[in-house]
Amino acid sequence: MATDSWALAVDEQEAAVKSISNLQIKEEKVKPETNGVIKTNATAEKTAEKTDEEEKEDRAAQSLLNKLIRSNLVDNTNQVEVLQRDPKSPLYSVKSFEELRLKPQLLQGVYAMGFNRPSKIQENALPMMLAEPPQNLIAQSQSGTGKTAAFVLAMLSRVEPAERYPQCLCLSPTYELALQTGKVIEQMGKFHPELKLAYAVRGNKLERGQKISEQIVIGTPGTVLDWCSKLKFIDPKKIKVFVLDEADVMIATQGHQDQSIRIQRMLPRNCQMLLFSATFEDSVWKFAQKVVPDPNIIKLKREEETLDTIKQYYVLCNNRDEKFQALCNLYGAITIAQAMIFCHTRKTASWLAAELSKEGHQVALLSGEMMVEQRAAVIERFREGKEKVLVTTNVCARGIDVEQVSVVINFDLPVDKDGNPDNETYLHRIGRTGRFGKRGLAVNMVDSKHSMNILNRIQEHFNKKIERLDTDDLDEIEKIAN
Ligand SMILES: Nc1ncnc2c1ncn2[C@@H]1O[C@H](COP(=O)(O)OP(=O)(O)OP(=O)(O)O)[C@@H](O)[C@H]1O
Repeated sequence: MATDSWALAVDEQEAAVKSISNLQIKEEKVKPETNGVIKTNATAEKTAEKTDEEEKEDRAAQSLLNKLIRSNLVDNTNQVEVLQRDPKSPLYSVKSFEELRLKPQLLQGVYAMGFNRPSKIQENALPMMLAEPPQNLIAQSQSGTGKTAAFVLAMLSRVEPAERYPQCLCLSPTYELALQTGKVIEQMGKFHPELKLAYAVRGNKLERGQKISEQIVIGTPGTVLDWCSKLKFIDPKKIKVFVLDEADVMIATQGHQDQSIRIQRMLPRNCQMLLFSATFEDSVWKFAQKVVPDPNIIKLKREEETLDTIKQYYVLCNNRDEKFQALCNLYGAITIAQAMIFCHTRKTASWLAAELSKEGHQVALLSGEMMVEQRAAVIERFREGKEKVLVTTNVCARGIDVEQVSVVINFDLPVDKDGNPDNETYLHRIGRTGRFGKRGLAVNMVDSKHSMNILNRIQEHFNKKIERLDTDDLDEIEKIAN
């Protein structure tokens, strides 16, 4: 492909971006509450020179990205762990939505969304959330397992549509994430036309002294706190269900933890408190216990990643150009399937994508300077198989699940900020290629004594041999492709 076809491919990617950009609702009025979640072109330019390792990971952006690209439940074969507040009470689980005795309009909404049966976490969480008297819940499971759908269903079944005041309050870490949850509420509640939703996000200015009539309020902690206390748009004493979503993302933002706790303190004792998180590190757990008294606890462990079903190789080179040449030699073999190529910096990723394009290969580039919606569009195209190869950086691709990828190339080995091997990232990048019984292939490019040392330490860490591959030997390449 010549340089202009590279430009054409970029144009095509940008066109795809425009078609999905429906996040602009009320944009003239509402600005994101946290900086840097959606990057403007100006800030993108300023940070373009930074390496991704220098850049702070933005959990809210990752979470939004996952939501934008996801269309299905994430597979998980682990057992759900349930810890009941009262261990003597019977443990209910449901295999169908009918068993929940939902209001007919709500059941209709669930089916209209294409849900046939509850997801794994919903099987246990829904009966608990809908029980009488209401019970509190802390639930943890990875992104995409059905948590949002579950708490939206709980809010919608408890709300009294005829009453015109806020009854359910949901906290989200950012404006964009609030909007995504809002969409689920609107979809699931669409057969309840009298049900209304308000967004408590910065920039959504109401007149002083006004009381809001919407039954469900979803917003970011700072604005919700203002609306409940200083501005008194909401009477917190009338809230029946309080949801704190994405607790792990929430506490990563300064101030959100305190604001959330202050809101929670204003709610009545009998208000149902629900907290959700994709991860459960100590800090999240401590926060959860402060916000949710007497909870039931549900956990669904992440599907384990393993290197057992992966063939791992390394290629010895002397410099970047040799690495590129080796990659070109391998190209035919790796593009039998879909491949992801990881680089250390944005600069290398852009260079590599452009060089591969010059060689006539059609590749997609996923880079940190793109806006979240642009990134989502690139991944979407890759998932659809429009491009077979995705070049990216580590930070940018963290947490992205593209199931059909079975080849991973580490153009640069993953290292942490001190230059030591980043074993966790290595496993996470490569482990996913061999999921669901599939065989995966990983090729590591080594171009110095230092990177050989990193590779050796990775081998030792996992106690798994990484074999040498000679990319000039066609028979060897043939071997890895089969
Ligand atoms: N019971 C179900 N049957 C089929 N699809 C479902 C079901 N529940 C949820 N989904 C779909 O699965 C996807 C993931 O669900 P959901 O967003 O609720 O997960 P989540 O755990 O909240 O993820 P996140 O942590 O990113 O918010 C969505 O596309 C949703 O519409």
